[in-house]
Amino acid sequence: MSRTIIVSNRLPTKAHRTEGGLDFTPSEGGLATGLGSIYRADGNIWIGWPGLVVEEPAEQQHVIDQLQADSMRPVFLTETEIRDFYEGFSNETLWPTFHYFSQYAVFDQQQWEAYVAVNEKFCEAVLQEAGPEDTIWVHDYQLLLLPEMVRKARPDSSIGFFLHIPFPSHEIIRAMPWREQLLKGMLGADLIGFHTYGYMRHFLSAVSQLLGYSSQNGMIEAGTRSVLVDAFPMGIDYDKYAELAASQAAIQSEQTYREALGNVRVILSIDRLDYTKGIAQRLLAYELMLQRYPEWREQVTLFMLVVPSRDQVEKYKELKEEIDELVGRITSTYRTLSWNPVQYFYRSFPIEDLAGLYRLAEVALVTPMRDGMNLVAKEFVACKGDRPGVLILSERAGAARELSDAIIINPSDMPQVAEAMHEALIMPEQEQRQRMASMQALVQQYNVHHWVQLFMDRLTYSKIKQQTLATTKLDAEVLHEMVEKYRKAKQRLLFLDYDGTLAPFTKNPQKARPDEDLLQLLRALSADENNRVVIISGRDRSTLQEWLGHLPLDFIAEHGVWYKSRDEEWTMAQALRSDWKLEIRPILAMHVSRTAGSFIEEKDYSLVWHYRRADAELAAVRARELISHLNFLATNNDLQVMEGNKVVEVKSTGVNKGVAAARWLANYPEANFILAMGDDRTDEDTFRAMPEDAFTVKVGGTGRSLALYHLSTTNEVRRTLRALL
Ligand SMILES: O=P(O)(O)OC[C@H]1O[C@H](O[C@H]2O[C@H](CO)[C@@H](O)[C@H](O)[C@H]2O)[C@H](O)[C@@H](O)[C@@H]1O
Ligand SMILES: O=c1ccn([C@@H]2O[C@H](COP(=O)(O)OP(=O)(O)O)[C@@H](O)[C@H]2O)c(=O)[nH]1
Ligand SMILES: [Mg+2]
Repeated sequence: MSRTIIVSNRLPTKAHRTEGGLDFTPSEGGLATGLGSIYRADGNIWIGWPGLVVEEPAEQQHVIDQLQADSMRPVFLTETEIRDFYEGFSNETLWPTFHYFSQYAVFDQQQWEAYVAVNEKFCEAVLQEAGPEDTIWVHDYQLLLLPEMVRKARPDSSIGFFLHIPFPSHEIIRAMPWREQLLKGMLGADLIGFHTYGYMRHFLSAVSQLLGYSSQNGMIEAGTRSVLVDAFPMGIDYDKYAELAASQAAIQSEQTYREALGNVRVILSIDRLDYTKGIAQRLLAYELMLQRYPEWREQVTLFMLVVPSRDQVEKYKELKEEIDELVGRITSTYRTLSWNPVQYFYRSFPIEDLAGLYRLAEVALVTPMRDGMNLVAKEFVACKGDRPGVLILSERAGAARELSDAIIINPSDMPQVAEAMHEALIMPEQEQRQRMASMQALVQQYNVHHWVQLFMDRLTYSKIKQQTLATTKLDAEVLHEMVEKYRKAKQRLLFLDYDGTLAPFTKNPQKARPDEDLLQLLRALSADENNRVVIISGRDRSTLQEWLGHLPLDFIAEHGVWYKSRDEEWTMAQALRSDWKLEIRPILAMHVSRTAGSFIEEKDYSLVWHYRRADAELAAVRARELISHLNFLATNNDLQVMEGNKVVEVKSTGVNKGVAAARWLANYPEANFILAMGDDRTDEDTFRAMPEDAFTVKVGGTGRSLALYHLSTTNEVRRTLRALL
């Protein structure tokens, strides 16, 4: 049976040293709490670090035994590894960078090397545990290199990767050394998931601009593999929290807090100690609220739970001091003998107490500067049951993309946050209930089970998609079958692309004239009265006319703008506009001036930027920039941006070789031998339009295509066509 092997830096259980030996408790943090309750099914296991340095072999064995009983497999990290891999590269380089705190990021070669080495250590553990049938699901930023490492050892395995933190703009990513290695590490997976479409878009543009890989519908062409990317906003175990909140333990805990706090309104704040969570800014906003609305003094308290986290990292130590100071200042300024403006706890609470607090609080204040998702917001909603309550949520938490019935704020706008607190405290109960109910419906439906299911379904889809893109070599056996079918057929259609298929590429496209050998071949093919030979090309019609017009061929030019039947004149398939050229031409011209050797080709209804002659590396980057710029303009102008072999082409939507080929096919319902050959992206549209029994042949490249077969060179194409004669 196939299992899922979950791999993350931290296990959902952590070991502690106590006087009596080792103790085991649940881990904090969204990844562990979110997935912790469901991975155990179906023989799945979880591989990760147990949160403590354990070096003594007997003690390690004890940890292994304890965790094994709960389907976990520990990876032990040494003190040095914790310093350089966990506190170092993971939390002083990647964490700040990915959360837009680049000014905090440390770039240290030794830490990078530790990161590589620990990822390898995890890889060994995975290879020991996972069988060939198992699905491997890697989690989060501490293990960005792991998918590629596992892929190298197990090329066919099914590997998913999910990033729990934001993926920032490529401008931020490009500032990092090792950026290519990190991106390629992730691309070892078959599916890469993010919490939001925003993060996903950033990833696609980073991969495009930094590695030169293009994508379509979330499928990245990463060298010889394709990798699917998608957004999966993580949910929580809704029923677990709802039930917990209704339990005696939670009700009891709520009562205890209520009695201790007296009759004040409670604003709740829960996070790990982290500068991304905006804890200090939140305190300042609360202070501002008390200044602006003195009527709330002695009427409200901020119940602030800060869970210790990464406390050996310098920036976290500094933050702890800052928070202590702020709490001290606010308390000493505003407190009275019977009232505390802030109830501040620096420790972690058992889950029943958290549920009690979620029940108790009138307002939850979740105001991170950046947060991948933020599960606390969702837990608050799930625990509220049919009682009122208001969520104030930062627009920079992933959760804000879903919880639009919260009061959404900009966490840097202190006055806005202060006003939001006031607004929440005076919000009519009816409105609170309405907003809460609609958020509950969402959090309940998109729960963590749903999340896992969606991810796994997409992983399966990615595998299937990869299969359909695999082609087989057009070898002697296939050729034999092809020739047989050709001989028997009475009506044959041959769709032949020109550049890269019939003729090899030249530095200057005007030099790719057909040679005598090719002309002879086409003459012979079209001489057979059972054949219609269609040159289906992106080239302009006058060039095709000049080079091949004297032969009895059919033509589809400019990817389908123009048609010509053997004995007829050129006609246009549909009315098109070209006035958009005025706007687009200067953009291409600017790219020409920035990229030596590139040039513009102008056709009747399209503009093309050619970069074959430019410096390959520079041009690849420029091409990505141009595509992203053009795509931005294209949608509003009914234009499409097509990528060919070392060309970027802009033309009207609705024009492509697939539409053109389909139109042609409709004219020949009797055709019983159909062949389509092509080499680039635009030929994929032709392949897609072909009936199932057609011979479709991709020429060159990695051989990955919608076509059934592949050939390597234009010479092989000609040899194949000659074999038919
Ligand atoms: O393992 P730690 O260093 O103690 O840190 C705890 C975890 O924090 C991060 O959680 C993230 O995942 C949540 C669920 O997807 C998400 O809601 C939140 O926004 C993220 O910050 C981190 O990503 C985990 O790897 C850590 O284990
Ligand atoms: O004392 C505590 C306080 C919080 N949490 C949990 O820690 C998680 C925090 O996840 P979130 O996604 O909000 O942020 P992260 O810490 O992962 O960045 C939530 O499930 C909380 O219930 C916990 O286990 N113990
Ligand atoms: Mg071509």
